[in-house]
Amino acid sequence: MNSITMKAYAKINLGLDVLRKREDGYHDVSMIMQTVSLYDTLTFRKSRKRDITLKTNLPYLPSDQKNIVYKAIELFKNTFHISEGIHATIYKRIPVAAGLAGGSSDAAAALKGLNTLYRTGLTLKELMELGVTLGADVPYCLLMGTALSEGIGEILTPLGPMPSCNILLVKPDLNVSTKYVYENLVLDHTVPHPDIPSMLKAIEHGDLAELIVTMGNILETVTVKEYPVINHIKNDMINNGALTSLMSGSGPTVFGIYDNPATAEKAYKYFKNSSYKKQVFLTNPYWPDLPLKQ
Ligand SMILES: C[C@](O)(CO)[C@H](O)COP(=O)(O)OP(=O)(O)OC[C@H]1O[C@@H](n2ccc(N)nc2=O)[C@H](O)[C@@H]1O
Ligand SMILES: Nc1ncnc2c1ncn2[C@@H]1O[C@H](COP(=O)(O)OP(=O)(O)OP(=O)(O)O)[C@@H](O)[C@H]1O
Repeated sequence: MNSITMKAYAKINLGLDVLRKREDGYHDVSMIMQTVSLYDTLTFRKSRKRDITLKTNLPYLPSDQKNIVYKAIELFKNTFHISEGIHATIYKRIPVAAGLAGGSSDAAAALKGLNTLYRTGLTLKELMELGVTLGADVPYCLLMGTALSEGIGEILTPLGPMPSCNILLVKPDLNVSTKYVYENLVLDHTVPHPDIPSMLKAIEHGDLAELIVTMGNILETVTVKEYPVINHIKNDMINNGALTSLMSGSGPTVFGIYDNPATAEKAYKYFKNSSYKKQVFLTNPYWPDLPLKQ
């Protein structure tokens, strides 16, 4: 085998709570994650040259060491002392700096793909241990599906599955830095924490109505204050039939949950005709066919 093609799926946070700031600057979190059906496509090819080369369809995305896929390939090559070069292509559909873990998912696809291409036999746990050195969301992007994410994001418990529904994604035209959002989060008694234990129960019951009333994202307290347009989109989604609507991750993407495909399609068309048109996606919850070897 000389090359491999991988799909890298986006995630949303059905629930996101931050418990405390740690000594190392990171935060302990308690999050409920869900993979959605929007994906980037990546190809990895062995090359005779010794270096790593990258090509993407987005001119503004770095194609050097700054790209997280470059970092993932470098990490893999160093771990297994691979001297041969690797050429990667990335076709991005997941909006960048959106709160959808696009970069983290690309990095996870790189580690998973190279593990298959070079037959290095790393288990899911070993891939996750490598992955967390690239970013806190990378271990989850290796696991995928419905999951509870704790620690900084590396302690994962598979859940679910979440009840079936349609998920509409709308990204306003602004880029949000995850680091900025965490650094500006105030964790005092005035900040309402989402009820993650109740969400876990709702998922266990397979009850969408019970789930949607418990969903929440504490990072909205930072990002929405800075960008009120996020609240406008949330309200617009509710007015267009969403059962609930929330910001994903550190933002700015807003997602809406729909239990009726016709209503979801109508809302999709509404947003497609708005100023956000290029950054509107109608998706579903997604689960990998074959989980990786544990
Ligand atoms: C917001 C989320 O996307 C929700 O899933 C994640 O918590 C962030 O995951 P990520 O983007 O993979 O995060 P990283 O690339 O590792 O970190 C970016 C920055 O976010 C902050 N960060 C991230 C994760 C975490 N548990 N605590 C943090 O404080 C740190 O300041 C870090 O410098
Ligand atoms: N392969 C990649 N895809 C997307 N962004 C990348 C990639 N490599 C590097 N980046 C850079 O990483 C930054 C964050 O992009 P990304 O799309 O991963 O954010 P995100 O969706 O907010 O992630 P998260 O939800 O994990 O916080 C951007 O500034 C982008 O330039």
